[in-house]
Amino acid sequence: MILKVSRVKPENCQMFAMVLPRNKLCNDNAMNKTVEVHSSVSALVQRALELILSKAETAISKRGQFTIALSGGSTPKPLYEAIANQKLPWDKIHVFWGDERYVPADHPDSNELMARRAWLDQVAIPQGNIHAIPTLSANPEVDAAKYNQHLQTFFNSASGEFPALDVVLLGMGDDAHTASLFPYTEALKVSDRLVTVGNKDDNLRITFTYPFINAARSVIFLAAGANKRPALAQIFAPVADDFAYPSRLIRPQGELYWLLDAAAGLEL
Ligand SMILES: O=C(O)[C@H](O)[C@@H](O)[C@H](O)[C@H](O)COP(=O)(O)O
Repeated sequence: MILKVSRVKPENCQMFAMVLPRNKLCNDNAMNKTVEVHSSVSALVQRALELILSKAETAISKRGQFTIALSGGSTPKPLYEAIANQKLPWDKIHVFWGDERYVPADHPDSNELMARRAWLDQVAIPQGNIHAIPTLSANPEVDAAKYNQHLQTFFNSASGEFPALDVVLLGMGDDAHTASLFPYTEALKVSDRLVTVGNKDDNLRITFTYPFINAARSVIFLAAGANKRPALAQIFAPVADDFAYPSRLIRPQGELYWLLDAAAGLEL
């Protein structure tokens, strides 16, 4: 069950704020933002599934393929399991990751491992369509550059260009980080490439940069749990520090969806 929906476009953002002065969902910089509050995590997952299936159908009929970047975290796992139960043209679906912990692909912390177990190992997707983040060179800078190059080759894009993924799926931590863009870290300043090195408490990671995420046709955030409320209040505030709350940097050229459960979103 959906409990609340807010749609904000830049031109009516001002009006929206006047009609609902206490509503903090109006972010002047959002291009085309929809915030939905769902009654439960399973309702949120069902909605994310519907959105992804619809974006995949459109992308495949228009461009012959669907490109999606995955996130880690616990919320997307049932979504990946639900996608695995669909009958889809797997050979036309290309899977990337928005970020990865700097561990081998068989490590329990690996975002790739979670998605392979929940989804990719369960379906007949060609291995060549699985574009995992490399983590084995012992130098995250080298692996970030490799993934950057891999993406440029896949999208046939030049250095400095930001190609559009069809969907970038994102989680958000209770510190407002997304992908591996953590508060007050150097990765937040990187805007000249697709991929860089992220840093969580001195543990290095690999992450999409915010301009690459912002180039996507659709960005879908999944956020569940009452612990996300303070961060969400800052992310949706008209004015706050983007460096303190990195999810604020996500202002895609395409559509932005925030899918929240009631615990995260009802009091916003
Ligand atoms: O690598 C990480 O630090 C986590 O994977 C993180 O980025 C995650 O996506 C969010 O913290 C949301 O996690 P939940 O879905 O478990 O709330």
